[in-house]
Amino acid sequence: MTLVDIDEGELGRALITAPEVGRVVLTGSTETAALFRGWKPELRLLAETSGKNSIIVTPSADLDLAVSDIVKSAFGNAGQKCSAASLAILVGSVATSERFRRQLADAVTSLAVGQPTDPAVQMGPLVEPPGDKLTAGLTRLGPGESWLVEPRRLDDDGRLWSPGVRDGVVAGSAFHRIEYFGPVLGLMSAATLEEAVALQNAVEYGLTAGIHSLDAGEVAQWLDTVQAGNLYVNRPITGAIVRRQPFGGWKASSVGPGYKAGGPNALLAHGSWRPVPAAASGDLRLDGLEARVASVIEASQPALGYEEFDLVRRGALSDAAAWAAEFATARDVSGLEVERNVFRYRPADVVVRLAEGASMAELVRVVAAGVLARASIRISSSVPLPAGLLPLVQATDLGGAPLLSITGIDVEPDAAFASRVVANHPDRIRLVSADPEAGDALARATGGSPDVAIWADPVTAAGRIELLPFLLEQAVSITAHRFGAIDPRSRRSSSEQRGPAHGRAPRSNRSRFRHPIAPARRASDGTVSIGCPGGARVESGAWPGAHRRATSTSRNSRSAPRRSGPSGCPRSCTRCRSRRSRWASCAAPRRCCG
Ligand SMILES: NC(=O)c1ccc[n+]([C@@H]2O[C@H](COP(=O)([O-])OP(=O)(O)OC[C@H]3O[C@@H](n4cnc5c(N)ncnc54)[C@H](O)[C@@H]3O)[C@@H](O)[C@H]2O)c1
Ligand SMILES: N[C@@H](CCC=O)C(=O)O
Repeated sequence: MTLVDIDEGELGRALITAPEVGRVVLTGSTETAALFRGWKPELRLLAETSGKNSIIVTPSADLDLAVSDIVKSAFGNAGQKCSAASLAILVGSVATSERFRRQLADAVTSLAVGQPTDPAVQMGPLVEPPGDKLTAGLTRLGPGESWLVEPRRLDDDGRLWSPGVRDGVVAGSAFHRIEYFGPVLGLMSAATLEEAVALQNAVEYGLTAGIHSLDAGEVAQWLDTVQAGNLYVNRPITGAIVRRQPFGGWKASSVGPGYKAGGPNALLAHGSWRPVPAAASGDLRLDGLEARVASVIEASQPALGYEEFDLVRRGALSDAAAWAAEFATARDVSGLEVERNVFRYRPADVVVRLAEGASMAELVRVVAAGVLARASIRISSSVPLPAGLLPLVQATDLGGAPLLSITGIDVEPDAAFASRVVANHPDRIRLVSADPEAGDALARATGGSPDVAIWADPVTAAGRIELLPFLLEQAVSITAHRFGAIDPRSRRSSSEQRGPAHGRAPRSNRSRFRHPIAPARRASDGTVSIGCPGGARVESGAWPGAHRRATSTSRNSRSAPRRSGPSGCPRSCTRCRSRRSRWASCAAPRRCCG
């Protein structure tokens, strides 16, 4: 390792775009990630980027603790931390509580601000004088806002500011959406927890998120619905520790594969993979596979030769082993008594593409992995898929839920696919192609969009590798004590640890398509269970992850769900009237057409 301290100008650009540089690791703003990709669209960029992080406070919270944790989260490091709280979302009676506001204002104005050479100082200066954006955040109110505590400039060069709190931040406003990266906090109001989560999720980022509530049911509801990489319950939302709370965000808070720093997959982002030939096994049985996965393979069998079938089968068996060993179980490797720190996986939205000239067997192998992960999958294929797959896509289980989480199939040439990627910017693409340059070409077609993560390595039989594109990583940290005494409400529940390895393996006829681990829920004893990739979430309509309405190019009209417009959000876009399918800003309608 060599440390080179160079200018950000021409030298920086030359280093980042140099052909000898295989990957760039960035911790910085989303804008900087876009700048780097603008220079070199195919740049392999592993970036941890910006956040617009908030803490929800419900009426069942310990308000004293909530105020203390909000102040620590918002003003530690003068708010110049990617994980810092920028918003507090006050639910129900907290939103109108004079006591809460008085206490918050008191705590903020009591902070000792000054140079860090003074040991009494609690909040130091900014790293540099604020630019236009932060100046606006510190000085200009938006419509409906007022200062609960107005920030003041305390020195001549503009680096030292007292902390500020703006009240009345409204949904969709600049302060709701934009990261200012400085010592200023905004207060928002919500009638219900559901509305508060919608406000929390309505931003384009998904780095850290917090809740203060002593109601285990509320915490369970929040854990199931909040969209961020690092979740914090009844504690500050900054200060992640490597391994204990592996760090990294969702949505625009990360660029690239999104494996968390300090997590079990961090090193995998720095490698690449190729399949090695293996002898065919001589065994055709699909025993031990989940019924949904086995049904995909069986339905595809007529289109596969013996060796191709064997590849798919071996891959699916490897997936099952990797699932049991790594992905199915939410884990707390730190095992602290006073804080639960659970690392878990959640299903992602992925477009799987079979490029012209690529292997159908490899597509089936990849789709089998995605189905196991219960990812929301949209398939785009250059050739028609095996006929047996099409009815499966529309099939339901005994409870009437979709059997597979495949939201649609499009048959289209490479050029049409590339055009749709450019138009729709899906979050994740698993590209199956015989051309080793195809991933770079697709990245160039998007102009290097940081919104799109492309997995284009050759398809392997290894489940530990092939399941990754279909899963999001999440770290959950829950304070498990009250004033030093262990809090039974946050006790570890047995279902957290349960998985295929614990006797509930999802074997064909036994699980009947039911996932072995349920999403977070409150048990009768008041404990909160935290699940792994949970029940099927099938959205018909837009491409998974597509932020805009998908254009229909499917020639497979019998199998593809109707694409009359995304559904899922009860509110419509204020401009184009269409409904957003995900990251939906239900309480805060956002423009999705601009
Ligand atoms: N997600 C995370 O883990 C994380 C952690 C810390 C900060 N951040 C984010 O970073 C931002 C603030 O930090 P910052 O001011 O250091 O971010 P920045 O994006 O301005 O800079 C990040 C890095 O990129 C380099 N850089 C920027 N422009 C460059 C250029 N033209 N050529 C070469 N190098 C260039 C900088 O020197 C710095 O090392 C915030 O958005 C914050 O949320 C994210
Ligand atoms: N580990 C830090 C975030 C990393 C970037 O600043 C935290 O959790 O506050």
